[in-house]
Amino acid sequence: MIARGKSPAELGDTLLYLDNVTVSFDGFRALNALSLVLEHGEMRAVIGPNGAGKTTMMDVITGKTRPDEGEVMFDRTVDLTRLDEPAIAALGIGRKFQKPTVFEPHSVWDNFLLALAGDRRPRFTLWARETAEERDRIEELLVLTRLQEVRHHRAGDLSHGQKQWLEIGMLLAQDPQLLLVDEPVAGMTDAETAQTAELLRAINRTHSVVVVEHDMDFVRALGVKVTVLHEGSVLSEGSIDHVSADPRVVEVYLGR
Ligand SMILES: Nc1ncnc2c1ncn2[C@@H]1O[C@H](COP(=O)(O)OP(=O)(O)OP(=O)(O)O)[C@@H](O)[C@H]1O
Repeated sequence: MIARGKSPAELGDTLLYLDNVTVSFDGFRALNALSLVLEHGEMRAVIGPNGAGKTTMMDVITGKTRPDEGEVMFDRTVDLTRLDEPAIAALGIGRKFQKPTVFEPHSVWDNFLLALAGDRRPRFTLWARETAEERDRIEELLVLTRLQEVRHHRAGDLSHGQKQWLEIGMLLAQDPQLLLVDEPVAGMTDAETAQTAELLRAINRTHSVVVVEHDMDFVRALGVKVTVLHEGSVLSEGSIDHVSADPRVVEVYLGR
């Protein structure tokens, strides 16, 4: 079955689609016939009340959870339900979890270097000099994440917001086609939240992104299409103004 009745030709620009995906835990449907289509180059914001299925959706895309039913296709031809987590990561789907997990004893620079090496374990890489190409790439990442001033600081000494930007930059170092970002602004100040929206918009110039978030000011600042999940299905989809005005969204989410 093809997502939302689209023919394969119409899926030409589709990077990811979930069609009729159901995930049950002991009979409880965390995802219930969920369908979602993401275009190449798109950034999508996913919102919804606690328990709506947002994390489960990310788990299905990354291969952590297998759907009971439905299709999950990447780049039109790759059936993600047949692959395990490392294979999906190797395809170019990178995930940033809510809590930052940087190498705290190492500098910001070395964290980027380790990420570029594609190896998340500190190892001999740090004893070897980086190549000129790696240096250029790290400089770019420092500018993008606004961490130039703290390049030599221990990652463990960064603010919460800076740690999140570092980890997003580390994910980018591996140049994924699609970035999945889970609640990036939880615990951030308003200024950090605004900067994170700018960072994701900059990243979206060259990468596709799915971002799950509860912070509506942040979602508004992203300025992208929003999908509202509720009880494992899409309740509403469209611009932030469209979904905010949808009485069903107000009832189950915004009006709480
Ligand atoms: N491994 C599991 N075993 C049993 N139930 C689960 C499991 N994972 C998720 N659930 C249930 O599935 C439902 C959807 O959970 P999920 O974490 O996907 O929601 P969410 O939208 O991410 O919520 P939140 O905003 O709180 O993170 C919840 O009711 C949750 O309790």
